[in-house]
Amino acid sequence: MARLCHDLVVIGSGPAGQKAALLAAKLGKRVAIVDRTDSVGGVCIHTGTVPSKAIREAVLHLTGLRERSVYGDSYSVKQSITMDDLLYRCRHVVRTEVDVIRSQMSRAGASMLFGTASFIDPETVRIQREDETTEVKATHVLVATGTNPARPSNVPFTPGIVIDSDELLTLPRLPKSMIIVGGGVIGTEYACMLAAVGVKVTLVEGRPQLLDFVDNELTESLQFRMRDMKIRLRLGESVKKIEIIEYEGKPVVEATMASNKVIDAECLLYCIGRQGATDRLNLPAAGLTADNRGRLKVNENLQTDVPHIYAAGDVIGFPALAATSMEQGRLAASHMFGQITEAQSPLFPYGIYTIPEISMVGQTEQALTAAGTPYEVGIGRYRETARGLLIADPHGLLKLLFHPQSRRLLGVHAIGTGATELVHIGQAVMAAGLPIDYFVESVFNYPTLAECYKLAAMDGINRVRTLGMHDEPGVAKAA
Ligand SMILES: Cc1cc2nc3c(=O)[nH]c(=O)nc-3n(C[C@H](O)[C@H](O)[C@H](O)COP(=O)(O)OP(=O)(O)OC[C@H]3O[C@@H](n4cnc5c(N)ncnc54)[C@H](O)[C@@H]3O)c2cc1C
Ligand SMILES: NC(=O)c1ccc[n+]([C@@H]2O[C@H](COP(=O)([O-])OP(=O)(O)OC[C@H]3O[C@@H](n4cnc5c(N)ncnc54)[C@H](O)[C@@H]3O)[C@@H](O)[C@H]2O)c1
Repeated sequence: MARLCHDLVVIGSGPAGQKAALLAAKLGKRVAIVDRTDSVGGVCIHTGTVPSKAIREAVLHLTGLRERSVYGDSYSVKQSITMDDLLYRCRHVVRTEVDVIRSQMSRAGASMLFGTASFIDPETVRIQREDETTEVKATHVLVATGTNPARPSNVPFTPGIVIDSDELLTLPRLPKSMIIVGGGVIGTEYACMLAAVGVKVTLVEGRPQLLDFVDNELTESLQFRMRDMKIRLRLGESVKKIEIIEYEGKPVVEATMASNKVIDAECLLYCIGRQGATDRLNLPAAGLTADNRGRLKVNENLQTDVPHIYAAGDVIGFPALAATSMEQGRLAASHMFGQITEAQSPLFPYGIYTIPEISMVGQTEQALTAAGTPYEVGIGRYRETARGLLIADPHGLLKLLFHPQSRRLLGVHAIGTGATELVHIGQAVMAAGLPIDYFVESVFNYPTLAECYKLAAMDGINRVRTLGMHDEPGVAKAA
C-alpha cells in the first residue's frame, strides 16, 4: 500500500476541486486531486454542463433552428438527426476539455490520483481503486464531490426506458416520445433540445410554472416558445406512479399523475433534483455528517465543522452552478493557505440553456415585490436592434429592473440568442452600483446586442419621466 503526505488533498475533480488544487499548487503546496472515475473534470465535463451544452450546440446547428425565421420552417442542415450526431460534438469537446485540465494540473504540479476516496480519520484519506490502496495524510482536505441524480426507490429505473440525466447520454438512439418528470433546469433544458430534434416531449412539473426562480415574464415567454415547439407542458401535476408495460411487443412507460391522468411514451427522463455525493466518504470517521440530501454544511470560509476540512461546489448546495463552484474552490484554497479573501460575491448570474436561452443577475420582479422594494422596468427588444435583425431573433428581449429614484440597476433579465453572454454587461454595472444612465451615456459597438441596454435604459427612464419621478443625472449618479 502506498502512503503519501500532502498539504492538501482534494476529493473530486469537478470545477470546485480543480480551482482549489490549482491555486494551492501555485502557492507551492503539495496537492493531490482525487477522482473516483478514471478521468478528471467531474459531472461538469462528463455528464452535466459540457455534454448538455455540446448537445444543444449540435441541435441548433443540425436542425437549422436559428435560421428558420429567415429561410422558412422547413430549413435544416441535416434531415434525420441521430443520437450519434448529437454525441459526436460532445465527445470532441469532452476529450479536449479533459486534456486541458490534465495539462493544467501537471504544469502546476498537482498530482492526480484515481480511485474512491474515504476518510480513515480527519487527517487521512484512503483511495481505493480495485485492489490498489493509497493512503494520503494531509493537513487540509477539500470535499468537492458534487452530486448524483436523485433516484427514489419507487421509480423503476431501467436502462434506455426509465432513465436519469446521466443515462440520457448513453441512449443508443433517440426515442420517438419522452416524458420528462421535473421542470427544473435539467428537465427544461433537455425538453427544448429533444423537442427541437423531433422527439414528442411531455414535461411534467409539480409547480404551476417552470423555473420558479426566473422572472415570471421570461418564464411565460419560454413556456409559450416551448409549446410552440410542440412540447406538452403538464404544470401543477405530479407523478404518483411510473410503470413499464408492454404494448405490441415493445416496452412503453406509463406515468400516472396525482390527478389520475395517464401519459405514456417510449422513454421517461426522471430529473427532480440531485443528491450530494457523500455516501462513499465515510464521513463519521472525519467527525462529519451530511444532511438528508447528502449535503455538507460550511461556514462563510467554506470550512465544515472540522476546521481543516473544507467543502465547496454542489456538495454544499445552493446555488450549485459550475461557475460558483469554481469560485468556492478558489476561495476555500485561499482561506486555508492564508491568502487574503473576500466573501463570495452575492451577484452571480444564472445561465439557462433552454431554446431560447435565458440569463439573469440580481433581483426578479417577484422578489422585489415580495420585499416591498420599489422598482421600474425598462425593456429593449432584439428586433429593434440591427444585430437582432442580422441574427434573425425577433423574440429576444432584455429587461432591466431599476430603482425609480436613484435609477440604480436592481436586476437584469434576458431571453434570446446570446442572453448568457449579454447579461455580464449588466452584472458589471450592478457590481459598480451605477444607475442605468450609464447605458445611455456609453458608446457600444454597432451592430451588437449591447444596444438593447441602451434601448431598455431609455425605455425605463422615459417611464419614470412620465410618472414625474426624479430625473436629475446628479441624483442618479450619486446613488
Ligand atoms: C445535466 C446537467 C447540466 C448542467 N448544466 C449546467 C450549466 O449549463 N451551467 C452551470 O453552471 N452548471 C450546470 N450544471 C451544474 C454543474 O455541472 C455543477 O454545478 C458542477 O459540475 C459542480 O461542480 P463540483 O466541483 O461541485 O463537482 P462535480 O462536477 O459534481 O464533480 C465531482 C467529482 O467528484 C467525484 N467524486 C465523488 N465522490 C467521490 C469520492 N468518494 N472519491 C473520489 N471522487 C469522488 C465525482 O466522480 C466527480 O467527478 C449542470 C448539471 C447537470 C447534471
Ligand atoms: N444551466 C444551468 O445552470 C444548469 C443546467 C442543468 C442543471 N443545473 C443544475 O443541476 C441541478 C439539478 O437540476 P434538476 O433540474 O434535476 O433539479 P431542480 O431541483 O432544479 O428541479 C427539479 C424540479 O422537479 C420538480 N419536481 C419535484 N418532484 C416532482 C414530481 N414528483 N413531479 C413533478 N415535478 C417534480 C420540482 O418542482 C423542480 O421544479 C440544479 O442544482 C441546477 O443548478 C444547472
